[in-house]
Amino acid sequence: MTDASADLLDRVRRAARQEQFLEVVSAEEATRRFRAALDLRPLPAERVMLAASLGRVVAETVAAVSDAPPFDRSSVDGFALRAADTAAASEAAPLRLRLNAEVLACGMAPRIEVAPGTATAIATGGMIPRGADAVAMIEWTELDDAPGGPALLLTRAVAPGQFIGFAGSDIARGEAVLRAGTVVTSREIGMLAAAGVAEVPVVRRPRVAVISTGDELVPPGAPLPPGGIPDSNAAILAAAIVENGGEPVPLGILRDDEAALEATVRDALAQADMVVMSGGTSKGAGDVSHRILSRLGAPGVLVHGVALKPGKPLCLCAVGRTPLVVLPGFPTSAVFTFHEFVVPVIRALAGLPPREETQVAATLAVRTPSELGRTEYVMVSLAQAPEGGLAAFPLGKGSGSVTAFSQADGFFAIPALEAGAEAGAKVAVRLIGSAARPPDLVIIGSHCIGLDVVLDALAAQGLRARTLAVGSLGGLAAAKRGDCDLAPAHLLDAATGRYNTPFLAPGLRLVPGWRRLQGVVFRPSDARFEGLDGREAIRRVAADAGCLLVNRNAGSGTRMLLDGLLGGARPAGYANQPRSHNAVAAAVAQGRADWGVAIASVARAYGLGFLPLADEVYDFFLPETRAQRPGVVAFLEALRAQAVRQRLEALGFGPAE
Ligand SMILES: Nc1nc2c(c(=O)[nH]1)N[C@H]1C(S)=C(S)[C@@H](COP(=O)(O)OP(=O)(O)OC[C@H]3O[C@@H](n4cnc5c(N)ncnc54)[C@H](O)[C@@H]3O)O[C@H]1N2
Ligand code: MOO
Repeated sequence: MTDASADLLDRVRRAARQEQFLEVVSAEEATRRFRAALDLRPLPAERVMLAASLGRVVAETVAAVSDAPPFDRSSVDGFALRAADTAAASEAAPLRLRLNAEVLACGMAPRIEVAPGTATAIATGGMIPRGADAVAMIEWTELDDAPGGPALLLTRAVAPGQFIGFAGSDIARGEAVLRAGTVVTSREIGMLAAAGVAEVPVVRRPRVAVISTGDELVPPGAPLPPGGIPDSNAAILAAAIVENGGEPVPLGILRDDEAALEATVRDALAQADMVVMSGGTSKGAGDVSHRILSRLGAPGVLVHGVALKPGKPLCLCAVGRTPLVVLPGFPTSAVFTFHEFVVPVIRALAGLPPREETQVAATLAVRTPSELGRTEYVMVSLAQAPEGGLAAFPLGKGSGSVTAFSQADGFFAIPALEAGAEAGAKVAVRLIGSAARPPDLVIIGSHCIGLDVVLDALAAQGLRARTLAVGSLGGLAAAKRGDCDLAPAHLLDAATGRYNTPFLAPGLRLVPGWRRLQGVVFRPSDARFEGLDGREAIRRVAADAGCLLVNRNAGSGTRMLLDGLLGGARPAGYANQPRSHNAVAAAVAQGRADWGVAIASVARAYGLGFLPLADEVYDFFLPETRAQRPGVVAFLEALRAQAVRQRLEALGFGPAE
């Protein structure tokens, strides 16, 4: 073996994932072991200023420092007097009371006692003077400037205590205003302020160190080198830590360097109440982070490998009583296991109750296969089902997706011993976040960036649409089942050369959309395409084994167009079949393929050369039963709106005929 090939083999061995999980356990067993190793009592209290207590958890009973109100005060504008004087007062025989020589505005301390037969003018909120035991409203009186000095004529009897708010009647000094465990909102802050509390004892927020590992990761927004991936895990974890009462301590991205990783993890353990890492956990016992974990201190690794999907490679550890978790790198797996296993611990340390969970019943729209031996959690979108109730559509994006968890309304479980769930099955969907409101419009079919223009216009009216990109044929099938409101499609019928209309079925109508230009895309520097017409280019490069195609998935309109043009030829790269125009453009732009077919607007966005092939028609199948729904009516209006049409044209989408 040459040195070079020995080196290559060595590198492959090191990079290879050897499935060396300690022992794959159930989610329940993982939770049990993790909790047993930890101290889950709320962290000790700290005192914060009133304004800083918003969102914090009260650590111990807070007692009122002062009464509210702090003194007896008038609740009307009028006159403080002695009720006993007024018993005989009436409209017919008004009672004359001498006015004392002060007017009690708010914030004034009274100087003159209200003696029998006298009254003192007082404002709402004014302090009740000594001697007075009631207040008469100004409306019941008339002033009388008699020779004996200013007097008051009162036309009604007043009851003792009338219109007086007594000291401590709202909050009594020493009374408990808040108890431990209360989350401080603006309402609690108002009470504390009234009770004279300037500082609040709150549970210290658990500090959670966040570390991402992976040579490919770059901070969000930084330029992406070839193979680079934005570190989205650290961002979503930090925000979720805040949402659950913790304080994130971001420690950045670490490369696969054992010494540096160990130093950072030790530093994290020293300054945080908990450490959350992501990435590199499925590589097993030979992996860097795993080797480090085993020497940080007892009890060490508690669980490595959980029988669930997403999340199998999850690793739960404790160093002393400090939890340390290594989440799978895949974003959906990372955030899902974070919410299942880590959030309850953060909330317990933060003194927060477990999150409330809402479950709704739904009907599964399509058959969903799953892996035997692992409980599989399927992320779904919910929509109104045609027969009433809710329909659940699996997002079908897999553990590597960054959007599946963020865009799902919820998820349901397929038990470990089942190989899938059938279409029509009743499933219990656990809702994520507050996405309980079903969308106003469900669109299933082919995706086009032009669609975003129409949906933007709907969003401006407060209407929410849910789109699932499953290709033109998948959308047509959903429309026939009545599972969606609209199914965008660009289906070419080879026999007639016409788009979409030949595919109409009973119960469906076709709404004209727009035209878009499909063409061959290639790198502008590639001379093999220079000066050719689209069809001519396909004939030539299809026969060139060195010119790699990136195809499209079966069922997509673009694939049908290309297959028609290829007339049975199978050029090199034919088996590479991504699901979108963007994936085709990215493969060509990055040199993983040399040509493909995509729409002009996408070619332009990727700076690719473009040879027009067909001016295709992108329309919408609409089930008649859905035509009157307000979301559909609004969509059809938006589609015709002048402003929408102008934006579509600016993007290169022409009017439908
Ligand atoms: N042969 C096997 N391959 C894989 C197995 C297996 O058992 N045998 N397990 C699979 C499962 S399940 C999962 S989940 C993933 C998890 O792998 P790792 O935890 O080792 O994660 P990485 O390999 O480091 O990364 C996976 C993937 O996620 C991206 N990533 C990582 N960190 C971040 C981040 N902070 N932000 C955004 N994206 C991140 C990374 O670039 C990779 O694409 O392994 C399967 N494979
Ligand atoms: O368990 Mo992994 O999280 O399936 O993708």
